[in-house]
Amino acid sequence: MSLLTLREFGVARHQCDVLRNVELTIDSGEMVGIIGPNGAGKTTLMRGALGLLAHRGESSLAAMTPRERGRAVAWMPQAREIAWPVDVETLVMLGRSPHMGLGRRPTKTDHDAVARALDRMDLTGLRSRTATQLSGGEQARVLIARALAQDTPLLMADEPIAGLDPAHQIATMQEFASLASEGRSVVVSLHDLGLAARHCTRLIVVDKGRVVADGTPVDVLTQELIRDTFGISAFVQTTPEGLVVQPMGVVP
Ligand SMILES: Nc1ncnc2c1ncn2[C@@H]1O[C@H](COP(=O)(O)OP(=O)(O)OP(=O)(O)O)[C@@H](O)[C@H]1O
Repeated sequence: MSLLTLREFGVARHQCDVLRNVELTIDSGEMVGIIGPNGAGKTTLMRGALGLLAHRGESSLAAMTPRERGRAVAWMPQAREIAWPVDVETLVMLGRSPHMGLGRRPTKTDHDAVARALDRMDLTGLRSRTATQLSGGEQARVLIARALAQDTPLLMADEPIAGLDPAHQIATMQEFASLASEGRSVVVSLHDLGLAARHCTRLIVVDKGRVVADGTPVDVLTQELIRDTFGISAFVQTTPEGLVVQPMGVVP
């Protein structure tokens, strides 16, 4: 089932095209990594697809009403600001808003979804702490949990694992992959090519406002593409454990 379709999709900022001619479909069960250098257009692609930026062409998500969209996709932006000093559980419960009528009290389904999201993000022990008093990485995990609690077919997140320690980076990517294996889809931008190679079923490479590659990590992450797109050399090898990619040096 298609969860997102973009057709002839583009975004201009100040009369300048920052994203052009994007054609893609995200189906259920996919764990998609969006990779590309700084300024390539990854955030623009996701925000545009969500209908948060003026765009050309079609996006199936942007065409929805806000209420439909809140049940179709959970969005975790790059900005990690938690504004209010509420406890972690209350903040994660905000993810349930699209499922709750105005002023309605949370049901058992809402509490269960929050408990599951807290558990998935290793936050059960922090559930009563004031969110603004947590470390940066802990706050990031709380915001991922809020998006998970939304319980949508599609989760989109802009650099969700930036700032997490290695164990929580791996655990979070594994959680995303397991959501995909349950039939949902996850679309995340990230800069860590090693984690992208290991945990994503599909990689979309954005460079200078265009999708320059789209396929499995093994097909996409060739030494040539890594050199041409990122300007680096890399160790790339398929092992019994999966694809291993280790950036090595900047190519002059
Ligand atoms: N508000 C804005 N006004 C004008 N140009 C913008 C604006 N926001 C982004 N851009 C430009 O659009 C291009 C794509 O930016 P975008 O944030 O999508 O890149 P990105 O791939 O997510 O980068 P990063 O890895 O640094 O987060 C960049 O050239 C950026 O300078």
